[in-house]
Amino acid sequence: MEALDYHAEERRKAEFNLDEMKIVWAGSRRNYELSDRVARLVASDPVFRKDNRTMLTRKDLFKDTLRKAAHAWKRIIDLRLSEEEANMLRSYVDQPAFTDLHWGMFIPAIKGQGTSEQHEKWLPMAYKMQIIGCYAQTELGHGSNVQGLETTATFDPQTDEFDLHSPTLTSSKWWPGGLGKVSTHAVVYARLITGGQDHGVHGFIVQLRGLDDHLPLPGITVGDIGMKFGSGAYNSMDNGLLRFDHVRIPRNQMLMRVSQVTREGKFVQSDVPRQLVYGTMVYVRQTIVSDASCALARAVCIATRYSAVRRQFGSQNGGPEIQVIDYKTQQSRLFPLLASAYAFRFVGEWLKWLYTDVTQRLQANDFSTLPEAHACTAGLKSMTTSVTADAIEECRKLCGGHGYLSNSGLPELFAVYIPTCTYEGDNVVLLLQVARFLMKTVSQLGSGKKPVGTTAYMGRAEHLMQCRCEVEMAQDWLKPSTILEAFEARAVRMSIACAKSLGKFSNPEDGFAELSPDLVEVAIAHCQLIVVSKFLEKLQQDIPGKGVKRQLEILCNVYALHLLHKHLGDFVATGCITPNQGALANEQLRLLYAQVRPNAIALVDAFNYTDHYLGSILGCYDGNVYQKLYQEAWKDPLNDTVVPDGYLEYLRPILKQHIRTARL
Ligand SMILES: CCCCCCCCCCCCCCCCC/C=C/C(=O)SCCNC(=O)CCNC(=O)[C@H](O)C(C)(C)COP(=O)(O)OP(=O)(O)OC[C@H]1O[C@@H](n2cnc3c(N)ncnc32)[C@H](O)[C@@H]1OP(=O)(O)O
Ligand SMILES: Cc1cc2nc3c(=O)[nH]c(=O)nc-3n(C[C@H](O)[C@H](O)[C@H](O)COP(=O)(O)OP(=O)(O)OC[C@H]3O[C@@H](n4cnc5c(N)ncnc54)[C@H](O)[C@@H]3O)c2cc1C
Repeated sequence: MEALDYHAEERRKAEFNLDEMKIVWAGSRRNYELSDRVARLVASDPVFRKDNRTMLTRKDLFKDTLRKAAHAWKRIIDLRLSEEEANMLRSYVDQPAFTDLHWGMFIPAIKGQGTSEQHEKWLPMAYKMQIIGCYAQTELGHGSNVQGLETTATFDPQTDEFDLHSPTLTSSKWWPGGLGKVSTHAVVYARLITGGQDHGVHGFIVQLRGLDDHLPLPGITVGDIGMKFGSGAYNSMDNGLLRFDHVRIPRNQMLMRVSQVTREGKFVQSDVPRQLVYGTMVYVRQTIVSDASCALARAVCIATRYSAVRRQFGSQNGGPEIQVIDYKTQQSRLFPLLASAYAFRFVGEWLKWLYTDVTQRLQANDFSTLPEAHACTAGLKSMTTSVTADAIEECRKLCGGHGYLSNSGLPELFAVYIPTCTYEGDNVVLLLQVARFLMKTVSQLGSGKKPVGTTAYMGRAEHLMQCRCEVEMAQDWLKPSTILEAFEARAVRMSIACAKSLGKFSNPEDGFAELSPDLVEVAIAHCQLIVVSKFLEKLQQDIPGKGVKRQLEILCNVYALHLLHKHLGDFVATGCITPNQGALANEQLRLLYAQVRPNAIALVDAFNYTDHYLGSILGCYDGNVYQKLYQEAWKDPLNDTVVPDGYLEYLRPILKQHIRTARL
């Protein structure tokens, strides 16, 4: 007998070819097929079960993580999975683990900052997981201010070694994932000191634990920093603390692509910019943008499917009540998030291209695009994670009371996701980096240096400063050039206004500090423009499949116009549009929501998430929400007994006392 599909009617309403949309979402047919196969592999494996995760104690959760990581590694070896498939498998296992840092930061740090000899020595061991590494940069006293780190690595020419030391309490390494209980090695960031001179922060490969007994090596104190936000969630990760008491490592364990220390202790700075020491962060920030689209898509998939099942009010003549997805308020909260998931997917694709391009240039000693790559990764990481974190919480509210249940999947998704706003760079700190880059670009406008890449629009500042939006009717807002020009004009006008205000300060740094809240807004406007423009560029491509391109055009317009509506103050205050044109944009937005509505379920089906990965009763594919909620409630350990533990000690005496009091 065929299983019931509560969404069948919704699925029939779709006006586009779902299979083709799945391919667009995955990036290519090949990606789709790989990802689909790996997702099913994980979903069907009982070791990767995760429905009881939030009930586990920290110790049990951690052991479960080790078990899953070991099993994943076995599957990767047995099935001879490629690096790409292995990464997919780990992400579908969906449990933060030391392996994220080993593959995601330790190996990339060695690859990006090590010499070819260092690659030859360390990478084969790391690829085979004969050593496991983490990325130990942040300290108790400093995270954002990397130049303020205190751990020292002092060169001793007598022994040809570095002496690693934690001189203060605040110099203790604090937060690195995988450090607390697992890593045998770390790339440690410390101040390099030679001949009494401080050369700033550099990376060093340091062994932390014995490869036979896993005990900390002499001079090393290491442990876990304790429970974090939420149940389950990021508590599967052993974020750690680490102190060095004059630990000795050989000279060749300093990562020496950017600078070198010779046998005599001479510090040599190569032609490579020192910012390359920060290269791993650029790499990870880029991956975080793609991950944001996945997390957002996941929350939106849950909220959309549940909104189509849930009914409240409006029954007529005993008929069914209204599906909550049909309420305009629900649509105006949900559909922009759906559109944002697609928007972040496409900007993530583009950012991956940008990162690959900058990496190839760096290999050829062309460092010209590094500042832009830094600004784009920093800004987009910041913008997409902040939006996604807020969106997950909004999706929880969109699911009403049931969204607050752990088995909706949303509380844990929120708890696991929100630190992305902090790690790999606090989002405000990163936006200020973007603002610096923009202010520098504006200051060079008169110099004849033509802005390129994502700031090319600033080269048309003269036009953008005085252009007038030509929208007269709501449908005029559907013209891509109209949308793009409005976003460009707003970004350039906000940038130039801030640059002018900065010019009033005698000390530019004082001005930057004073105006930093405005500068953050400027950076956000610029990042929103990037996302809108990359979505529009995507639509220039040949996109096959009945109705697929049309749906993407609708989503792109929803994305742009909801931002315009949300930031109307900026657009009107800078004179880019009139209040009436703002009202027309809102009118058009309502019409667009009506066009999204029949396609909503199919648009989230296109993410191709398995029920295992979604981990949500409210978001399950068949929509059989109530029966599953009811069954699940009985599985809670509190329901193992009819009368709860503690009744005799604590409840009964109160109840009896109540009876005695009543009798008095
Ligand atoms: C091999 C296979 C791989 C498989 C992959 C496996 C898949 C796994 C997926 C990946 C999963 C990853 C795991 C996710 C878990 C992450 C856990 C978290 C980890 C961490 O948090 S690590 C620690 C991160 N820390 C930070 O981000 C600190 C933030 N602070 C900074 O970045 C900097 O200090 C700063 C940018 C805020 C300021 O730096 P500083 O004071 O030194 O610099 P200035 O302001 O003076 O700027 C000097 C100039 O340098 C430029 N700059 C700064 N940063 C960079 C950079 N990164 N790149 C290029 N250029 C940079 C500035 O713009 C300045 O330029 P100017 O021209 O002089 O103005
Ligand atoms: C779950 C998790 C995992 C992590 N994993 C790792 C890891 O594997 N390896 C590692 O090395 N680190 C790791 N970290 C550390 C992380 O990178 C830092 O916490 C992060 O970079 C933020 O730095 P901070 O904690 O010093 O924040 P702070 O800089 O102290 O931020 C506190 C507040 O000050 C504000 N602020 C700071 N500077 C400025 C400024 N210049 N202007 C305006 N406002 C400012 C911030 O916006 C924020 O509101 C992890 C952190 C978390 C939460």
